[in-house]
Amino acid sequence: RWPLPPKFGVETPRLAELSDLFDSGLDQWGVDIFLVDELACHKPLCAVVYAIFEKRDFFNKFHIHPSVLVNYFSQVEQHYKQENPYHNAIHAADVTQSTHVLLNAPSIANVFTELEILASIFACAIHDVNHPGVTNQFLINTESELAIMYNDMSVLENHHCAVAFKLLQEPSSNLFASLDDIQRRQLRKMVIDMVLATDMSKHMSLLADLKTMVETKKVSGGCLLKLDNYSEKMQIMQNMVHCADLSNPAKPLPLSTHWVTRVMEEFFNQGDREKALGLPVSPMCCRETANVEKSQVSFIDFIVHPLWEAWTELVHPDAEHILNTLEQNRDHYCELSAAKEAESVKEVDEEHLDEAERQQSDSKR
Ligand SMILES: COc1ccc(C2=NN(C(C)C)C(=O)[C@@H]3CC=CC[C@H]23)cc1C#CC(=O)NCc1ccccc1
Ligand SMILES: [Mg+2]
Ligand SMILES: [Zn+2]
Repeated sequence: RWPLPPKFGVETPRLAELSDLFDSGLDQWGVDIFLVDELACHKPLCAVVYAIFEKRDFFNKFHIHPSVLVNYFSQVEQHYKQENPYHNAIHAADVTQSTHVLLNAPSIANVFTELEILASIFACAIHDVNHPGVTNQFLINTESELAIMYNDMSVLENHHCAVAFKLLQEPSSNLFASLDDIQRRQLRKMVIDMVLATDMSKHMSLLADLKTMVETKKVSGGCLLKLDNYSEKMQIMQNMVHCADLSNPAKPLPLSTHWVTRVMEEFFNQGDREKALGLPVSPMCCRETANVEKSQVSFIDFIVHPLWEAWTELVHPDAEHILNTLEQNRDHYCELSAAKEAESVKEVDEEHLDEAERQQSDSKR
């Protein structure tokens, strides 16, 4: 009924390079998502989702016409604010591609149905859509329209879901038109459950559940996941997407440092706005005082490493290389932070020396 859209849904003069990059990198942990953004003429999300749907044969399995996919994800991509240094379509493409790789772990092969895999990929692609570039706390503190709309509860994450499903109602974008009502209702519930679980305030309870599951897995003789009920399966899917959302520090160092620069820029912009509004500046959001390397080490030690340690145990031995990269990167930031510390101590010492010399010369006069 519709003409075929351009390959990967993007008009680009560098299609051959993009195609090659997907051939070698789509299934790899650490593909250069910033290069994808460049080759795809700044439509990385459309390109990545199209490539994954093709690789997983979703067009045939769910009777989705490529142009409907392109119509829908072009809309979604446009609703990611490209002026956000961090929460933009590149981050969405990154989380989607990362989850695509995590789903390929041999130890969870045959655990998820095709519909569950579709729901996971879709949830990642839309999980931050229309992000305003500030935290839930900022929206709550400023009594923003969104916070009022969602009564301060997972404000951003509710908004991302609502925007994504609203865009689905456009007839030319109806991705799931060929699913039956039961499947469509199941998919909608799974996507909402996963996206709401990306709210960092859910992190500790999500991790606790994952650890419990790892413990029981050990007890049941290591055979992974005879998962028969929805809530156990959903816990795994929520943690998988959450891992992908927190995967920046576990990627090859150049990618990891690029993401730190971007997220700190977004935090600092928020800090600037808080200062301008006379609000207390959130921790890590103050340009003047933030020690980026030190806070990345604490982010890894308190949040990212505990999660990836649990995930690595759950899918043992498939994620060992990811945990190793995370630990190497952590040590790198630690060294940087120590060097910076030493540098600033040296400066202080020199200042003290200068001061002492000044006083000495004064006392001679
Ligand atoms: C690539 O680095 C990052 C990537 C992402 C985030 C995110 N933080 N949070 C919360 C934890 C503030 C979010 O809710 C964001 C939205 C959802 C998931 C995680 C997001 C923080 C950093 C960082 C950092 C960093 O170096 N110091 C700042 C920092 C240090 C310790 C603890 C938090 C932040
Ligand atoms: Mg989010
Ligand atoms: Zn995210």
